[in-house]
Amino acid sequence: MTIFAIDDTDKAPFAGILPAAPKPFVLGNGEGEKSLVFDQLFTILLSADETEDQFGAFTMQGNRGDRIPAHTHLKTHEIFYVVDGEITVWMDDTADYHSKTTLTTGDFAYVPAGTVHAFQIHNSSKVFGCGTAGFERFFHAMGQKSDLTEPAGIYVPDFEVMRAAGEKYATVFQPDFQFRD
Ligand SMILES: O=C(Oc1cc(O)cc(O)c1C(=O)O)c1ccc(O)c(O)c1
Repeated sequence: MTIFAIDDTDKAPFAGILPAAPKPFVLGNGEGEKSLVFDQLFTILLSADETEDQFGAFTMQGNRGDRIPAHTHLKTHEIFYVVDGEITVWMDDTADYHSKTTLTTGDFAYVPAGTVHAFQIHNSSKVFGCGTAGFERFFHAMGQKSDLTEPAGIYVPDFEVMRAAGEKYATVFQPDFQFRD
């Protein structure tokens, strides 16, 4: 279980958007805790606070862009489900599995903790993600709070902010990793 302080700076600015307790709720299209990270708009739909530290859920919307560099989540299992669009996902478990797959609408990828991965958006895309509880606010840690409904503009976090977010959320960036594909 991941325990963060109650005044966690990654969630405090979003207080009141989600119930922060395991109660039923609904969100309309575009609602949730929203952050711009680089040119991608993340919307947190569900966090560890609503699921008793079991899982979190979010969407990522983005337009064609550069590859998000290789990185590994040491403790987080995550998924990519393409709601709309086209992305390529690279995965390498540094043992017997490696792949480079282009996912289009309806396709799915599972990235277990410890798997080196990267992805690139080809067309305007919306991706649904779900992961180990707590990880969802990694995107708030790196990004800037937003009221956008579609991705627009760019927010580039300072390297030190990215490094600190990586440390807090057990994520290692490996920009020099060579995928086998
Ligand atoms: O976009 C996703 O993840 C990331 C985006 C970034 O700009 C930097 C990152 O380090 C990541 C990351 O995965 O760590 C993303 C999108 C959709 C989805 O289902 C995911 O599981 C991750």
